[in-house]
Amino acid sequence: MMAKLFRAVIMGPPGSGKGTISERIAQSFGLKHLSSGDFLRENIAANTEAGVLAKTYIERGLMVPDHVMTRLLLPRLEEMTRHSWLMDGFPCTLAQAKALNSTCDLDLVISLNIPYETLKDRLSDRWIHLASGRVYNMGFNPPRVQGRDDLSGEPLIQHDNDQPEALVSRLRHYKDVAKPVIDLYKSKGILHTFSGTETDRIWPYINSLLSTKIPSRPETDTQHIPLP
Ligand SMILES: Nc1nc2c(ncn2[C@@H]2O[C@H](COP(=O)(O)OP(=O)(O)OP(=O)(O)O)[C@@H](O)[C@H]2O)c(=O)[nH]1
Ligand SMILES: Nc1ncnc2c1ncn2[C@H]1C[C@H](O)[C@@H](COP(=O)(O)OP(=O)(O)O)O1
Repeated sequence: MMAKLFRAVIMGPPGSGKGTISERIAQSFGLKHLSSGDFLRENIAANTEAGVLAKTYIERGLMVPDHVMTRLLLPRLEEMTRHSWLMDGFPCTLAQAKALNSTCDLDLVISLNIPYETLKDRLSDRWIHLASGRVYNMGFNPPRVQGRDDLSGEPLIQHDNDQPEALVSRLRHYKDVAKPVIDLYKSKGILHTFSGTETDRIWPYINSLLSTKIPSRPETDTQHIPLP
């Protein structure tokens, strides 16, 4: 009999640690970590129609329109019939959440609730490897060589919109668009919210929640993760 797959979404404001926590979940539970930012970067690099369109928004620091995001992501999710996954960065808006809903049933949504001061400190200290999207923080997870990506050795950059001046409006925007999405998942009974200032302190709670839902062993390419 085919084992049931596990599908989860992680939400939170910019800098809340979605990427960092997703990596830990992927490693501990063998879920595939899917990221909207990675899908966008892949499509931009491959010059797909959606990628070319998305690029024009991202270059201007804008959110990519819902219809472009759903056209790009939903077919990829539909293909994932053999893997449990955790999606980071999608859905961002109610329209995206409704579109996702029509494609698959989510088992769980993690929402990160992190104070503004913490986000500001983290993001002003965030360094990014543009080509891969790998992130570093000079205090929390510094690169092995200062200013260089651990894998490629290429230079790291900082985003202007990670600086405090841009952060206030990004956070306001996140709150406005995320609220109805959070309400939707709350009403479905699948929302779990975690609050705190340090990823290392939040992680044990997420770990223990997921341990009740998924066995903690890595998934191989051909296995499904059965639910207990
Ligand atoms: N000081 C500190 N930095 C952290 C902690 N957790 C994550 N970070 C860093 O904070 C920054 C933001 O974390 P990400 O995992 O990129 O957050 P995100 O929610 O994916 O951010 P977006 O991609 O902008 O939506 C990165 O530079 C991380 O290395 C923490 O507990 N303490
Ligand atoms: N679900 C979504 N809807 C609309 N735009 C999105 C999106 N997910 C990502 N984007 C856009 C906004 C970002 O400028 C860009 C890169 O995504 P990211 O790597 O998650 O970015 P960042 O860490 O800069 O927030 O893509």
